[in-house]
Amino acid sequence: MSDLIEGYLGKTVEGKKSRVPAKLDYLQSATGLFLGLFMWGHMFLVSSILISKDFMYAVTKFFEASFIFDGGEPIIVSGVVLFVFIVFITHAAMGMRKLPSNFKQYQVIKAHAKSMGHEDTKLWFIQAYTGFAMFFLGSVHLYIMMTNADAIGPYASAERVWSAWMWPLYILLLLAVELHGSIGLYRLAVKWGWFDGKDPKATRKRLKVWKKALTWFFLILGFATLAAYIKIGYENQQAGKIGERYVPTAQIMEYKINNGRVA
Ligand code: HEM
Ligand code: HEM
Repeated sequence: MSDLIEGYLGKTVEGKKSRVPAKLDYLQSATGLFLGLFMWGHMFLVSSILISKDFMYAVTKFFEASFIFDGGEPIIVSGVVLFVFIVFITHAAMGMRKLPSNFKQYQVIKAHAKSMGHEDTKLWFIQAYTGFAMFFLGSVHLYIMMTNADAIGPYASAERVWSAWMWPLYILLLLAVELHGSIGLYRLAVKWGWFDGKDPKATRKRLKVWKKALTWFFLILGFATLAAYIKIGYENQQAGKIGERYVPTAQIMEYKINNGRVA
């Protein structure tokens, strides 16, 4: 009954307002924090290809728990992606509450931002645009990872990036997620006063420097990684090696030794 009255009047009979919006904000921050930190790990893991194909192969097999199951179990990766996907959808649902839903609202926010002339308000716009873009870009990537977890590896990933045309999507997703994630983490630190210390103004300045540095670092790492997959994908396509899976050097050596080809 009290829900019904608040629904009509915006307040309960006791004159109180629901605490649900505050809880939803908290959920948004928690899911944002999880995703932001997850992405740091993700970018390092995916960039293992920059060290070598063998190293990327080893990382892939590690996440398939090959130390327990012989040859690895990709279903474990599918399960992890499903979990991340659920967090992603929850965060996006919470984010939707902040996006303007018609032109009038957009106009009001825009005019407000202009009159404030504050840089952090401009950052919010970037978060809204990049968040919107990720509804589509992020969902495509996560769904493919979840259903094709057995096709992650030095050759299979490169083939998807180049021959299966994922590279244009990855360029856009990389830009969106790096801008959105760094701004988001910066906003979280400011909102919850994590590193405030004695002089919050000086801290905010320092946090901004960190935000900028992290954005550039992960963008450069991401583009270098993407270039490495594109190169392998292109070379394999030219060599007619579509569908071929990478065989690690150690396995080739073992085969050669067992067949007496190496003394
Ligand atoms: C469909 C995808 C997404 C949408 C629609 C979305 C939307 C939003 C919006 C609108 C905000 C601003 C909230 C506010 O002003 O209070 C936000 C905050 C945030 N987002 Fe996202 N986001 C998405 C995906 C992601 C991803 C993949 C990451 C990981 C890097 C991420 C990390 C963050 C962080 C750390 C915050 C700050 C949380 C806060 O201020 O409470 N988001 N998101
Ligand atoms: C558990 C979840 C995830 C897994 C297992 C995963 C796995 C991968 C893999 C294996 C690649 C290499 C290319 C390929 O094989 O197609 C990749 C690339 C990429 N992923 Fe994810 N991913 C996950 C979640 C996410 C999320 C949530 C985002 C952002 C919203 C994201 C953004 C990207 C981007 C931008 C690339 C391009 C590579 C680069 O620029 O460095 N991924 N991911």
